[in-house]
Amino acid sequence: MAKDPVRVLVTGAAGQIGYALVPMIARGVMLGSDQPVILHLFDIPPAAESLNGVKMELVDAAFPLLKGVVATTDAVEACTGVNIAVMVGGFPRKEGMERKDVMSKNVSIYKSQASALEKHAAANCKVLVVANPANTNALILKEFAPSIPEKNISCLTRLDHNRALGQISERLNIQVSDVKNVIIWGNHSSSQYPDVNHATVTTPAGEKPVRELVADDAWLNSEFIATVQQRGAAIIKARKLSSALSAASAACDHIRDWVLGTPEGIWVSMGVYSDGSYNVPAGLIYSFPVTTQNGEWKIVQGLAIDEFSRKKLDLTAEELSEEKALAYSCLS
Ligand SMILES: NC(=O)C1=CN([C@@H]2O[C@H](COP(=O)(O)OP(=O)(O)OC[C@H]3O[C@@H](n4cnc5c(N)ncnc54)[C@H](O)[C@@H]3O)[C@@H](O)[C@H]2O)C=CC1
Ligand SMILES: O=C([O-])CC(=O)C(=O)O
Repeated sequence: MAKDPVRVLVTGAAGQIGYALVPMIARGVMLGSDQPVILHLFDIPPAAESLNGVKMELVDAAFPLLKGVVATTDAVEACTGVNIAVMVGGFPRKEGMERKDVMSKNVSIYKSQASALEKHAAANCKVLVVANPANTNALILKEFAPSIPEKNISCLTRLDHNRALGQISERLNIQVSDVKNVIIWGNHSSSQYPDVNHATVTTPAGEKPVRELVADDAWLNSEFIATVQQRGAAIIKARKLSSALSAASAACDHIRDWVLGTPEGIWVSMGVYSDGSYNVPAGLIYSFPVTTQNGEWKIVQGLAIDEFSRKKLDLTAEELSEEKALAYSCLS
């Protein structure tokens, strides 16, 4: 029997990531090739015409899984009945703006969209925040949607995770699908810590540690980390636009694994509400290694953290605590 359609909200749907993301969802990349979807596309009034153009293209693409499109600039209509919310819309930093100005705009956006989701989304709606500052936007959303369980609110660091896999595969000249269990710790910013200490490669001789195969700790501890941390900026420099294709793909990976589960022996990185694991302060949205099963994520426990890593975990936590304080100062 055909499955009932799942309603997926994409905010900022007239933007770059939105344009790359919605056809992926309509094709089944996010929820599977047997899962019908109804897309809810939301953007602000100045983008209404462009949003309608995206809707027209979705109709024209005749996706068999796509059972309906709601394109609207009304937050209540956009959020009504949604099972999954991918929050891509936000206020970008513009020339001459201070961090606090950008934070203040996004705090007010995420505060009001949190309320719309809380009141109108389906029970057990899963939320993924993509828009920067992604971790702190997710935290604000959590604060202002207290009836949405905190385990249902996350932010995207899967793009950074995938970038780390990509860098290792390029360095070793191997298939990216043979590399697993890198970790992104912390913030989706240049303070994040891409960690390969537990990552392995599948070889004809079995699983081998990435560190052993790369055999260049100096590269792994400096250039590799900096490349992953700075990759977003490098793409913006090259394209003059942000990384829409890979961000959209990573958003699909994030939701797919969350809903359908991670394969045995594989973990992924998700920004989730910290519970004090690995001595990360509780109450931040922080990226951890997680496994997922039956629609729930669980932080991978018991990984050894060496002194080098400890400093990096703490540094990115400090930045998130500062962002949190800044966000709260914008509320008063
Ligand atoms: N977490 C991650 O891995 C990544 C995050 N990003 C972030 O994703 C966001 C979107 O990036 P792009 O699509 O390239 O930007 P974009 O500027 O092309 O699109 C943003 C869209 O959001 C809309 N928007 C503005 N205010 C809104 C509001 N209050 N409610 C709903 N929509 C609103 C705009 O009208 C626009 O259509 C940015 O914040 C970017 O920094 C980008 C790449 C990776
Ligand atoms: O800063 C941006 O908009 C781009 C970004 O987050 C990324 O590519 O990781």
